[in-house]
Amino acid sequence: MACSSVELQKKCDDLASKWQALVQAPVFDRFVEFAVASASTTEFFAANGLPGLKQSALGIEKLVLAVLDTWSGGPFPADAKLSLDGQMAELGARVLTYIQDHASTLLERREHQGVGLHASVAPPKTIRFVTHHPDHWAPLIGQTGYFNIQAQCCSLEHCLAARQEPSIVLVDAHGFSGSAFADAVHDLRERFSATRILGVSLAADFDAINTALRAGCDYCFSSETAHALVMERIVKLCNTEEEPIYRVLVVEDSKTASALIRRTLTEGGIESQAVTRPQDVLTHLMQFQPDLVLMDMHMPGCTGVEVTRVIRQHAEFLSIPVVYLSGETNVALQVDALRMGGDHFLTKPFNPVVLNAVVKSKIERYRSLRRTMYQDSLTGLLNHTSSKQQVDTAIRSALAQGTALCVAMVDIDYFKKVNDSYGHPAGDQVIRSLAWLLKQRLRKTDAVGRYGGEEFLVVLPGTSLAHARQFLDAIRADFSHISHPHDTGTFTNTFSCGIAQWHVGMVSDRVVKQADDALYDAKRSGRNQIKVCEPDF
Ligand SMILES: Nc1nc2c(ncn2[C@@H]2O[C@H](COP(=O)(O)OP(=O)(O)OP(=O)(O)O)[C@@H](O)[C@H]2O)c(=O)[nH]1
Repeated sequence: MACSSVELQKKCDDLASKWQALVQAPVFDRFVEFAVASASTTEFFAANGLPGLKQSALGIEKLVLAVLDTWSGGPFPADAKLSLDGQMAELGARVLTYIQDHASTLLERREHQGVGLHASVAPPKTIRFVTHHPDHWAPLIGQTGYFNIQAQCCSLEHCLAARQEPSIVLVDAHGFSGSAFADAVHDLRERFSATRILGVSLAADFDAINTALRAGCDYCFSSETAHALVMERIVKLCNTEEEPIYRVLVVEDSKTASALIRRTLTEGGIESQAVTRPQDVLTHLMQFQPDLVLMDMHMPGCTGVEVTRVIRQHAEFLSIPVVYLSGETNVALQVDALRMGGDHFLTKPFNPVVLNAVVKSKIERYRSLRRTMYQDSLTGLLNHTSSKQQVDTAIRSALAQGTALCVAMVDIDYFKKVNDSYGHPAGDQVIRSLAWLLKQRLRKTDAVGRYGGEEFLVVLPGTSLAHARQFLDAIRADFSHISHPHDTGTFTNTFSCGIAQWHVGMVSDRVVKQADDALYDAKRSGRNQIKVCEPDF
C-alpha cells in the first residue's frame, strides 16, 4: 500500500461525512459532492494497490451513478438510501479491519529506503502459492528469493488464516473441482483488501477467465502460460512505482467556473492551476508542466480553439491533451473544435464524475505515450538516451549537494553463446531477469537503464565506491544462481561490472568511460566479477 493508515482513514471519513451531510439534507449539490467523493475513493483504493477495498467502493459508486442518472431533487429514493447505508457501513468496517491488521504500513517502511545500505533497504514482498501441486511450482518459488520476494506454498485454509496480508496470492486451479476454485478466490478476495490475486492453470477459454475475474482474480493465466510470464507479472507487481500526481491547467476566464472545476479535480486527487487570461497560457504550460489542458471555448478576445492552435505551434506541447469544457451545444462547432487540435468535448453543466474520468483516462494515455519515448520496450528500464541524461542529472545534484556519486556498467557474460545455444527468446528472458533484479534491488533515488543490447548503466547517487562495490557484488552473486528456462531445461549466467566514482570537474562522458574501462578490465580478468576504476586525480 502506497498510503499511510492515516490517509486511508481520512479518505474513508471524508466519504462518510459527505454521506451523512446528504442524509441530513438530501439536496442535489450534496449528492454531487458525494458522487465525486465516491468515484475518488474508488480511484484512491485502486491507485494505492487495495483491490479488495476498491471492489467495495465500486459497489457504492455504481449505486451512486444509477441515482445520478434518475434523481435531480425531491425526496432521496428510499431503496437507494437503504442500500447505500448498508454498503457505507460495510466499507467502513472493512477499512477499519485493514488498518488494525497493518499497524506499520509499507509507506512507513518505505520511507527508510532513501538511507542506508542498498541490500537491506526494501522489506521483502510476500507471495503465497495455494496449490495442490507444490512440486510444479518449486522452480519458480526458488527464483523469487533473488528478487527479494518471500514465497511459500500453503493450503487455502492456512492462507485465509494468515494475520498479515501477503502481497500476492497465486491460486492454482489445477486440482480444484467444480466451483471450488471460484469459491476459493472469492473467499480470498473477501479476506484480503490489498493482496493481488493471480489465477493460474485455468482453461484457456472465455468462461473460465470471466468466472475467475468475477470471483476476484486480478490476473489470469492459462495452463499453457510459461512460468517465465507468470514470474514477469509477479516481479512487476512487486516493483510498482508511485505515479506522480496528475496535473491539469484550467484555461477559463470566469473565476467562479474555474473554482468549481478545480474543486472537482481536487476531489479526484488531481492538482490544477488556473489561467484566466489566454495570453498567459504558454508561460503556465512551461512552468506548471501539466498533463492536460481543460479549455473554455469562449473567452474575451480569444476562442479556446485559437488558444489550442497557438499551443500546438510549440513542439513540446504538440501532443498534450486538450479537453474543451463549454456551454457550446452547437454540434458543428464542437466537431470543428476537435478538428482544430482538441481531444475531447464536454458540455457545461458538467457531470463531475464524468469530468474526472475523462481527464484521468486522457492523462493515462498521454503518459503511457510519453513513457515509450524514454523507456526500453524489452525491459521497461530507461533507454540509452534517458540513462545518459540520468548521469547528467545526478552529477548536477551531487555538485549542488556536495554528495558522492558512482556510475556502473554491467554487461552479461558470453551472451552471444546464450543466443546461439538456447535461442533469441531465451536470451531476451535473461536480459529481462537482470533488468528486474537490478530494478528490484535499487533504491528509489538510484537509476538503471539499458545502455545497449546486454549492457546496463547504473547510477548510484550518495554512494561511495566501497558501498557500490558491495551492493553490486551481492547482485552479481545472486544473478549467477538464477536458473533461466529453455526448451529442455534450465541454464545459469553471469555478468561483469565496472564502477567509477564521479569527482568534481568530471563530465558525464568521462565517468561513463571510466566505468566502461573498468568493465573491460573485469571481462579481461575472467568475467563474473567487479572492477573499480582507481581514482586518477
Ligand atoms: N537475445 C538478445 N540478444 C541480443 C540483444 N541485443 C544484443 N544481443 C546479442 O548480444 C550478443 C553480444 O555479444 P558480444 O558483444 O560478442 O558479447 P558476449 O558474447 O556477451 O561476450 P562478452 O561480453 O565478451 O562476455 C550479440 O550476439 C547480440 O546479437 C537482445 O535484445 N536480445
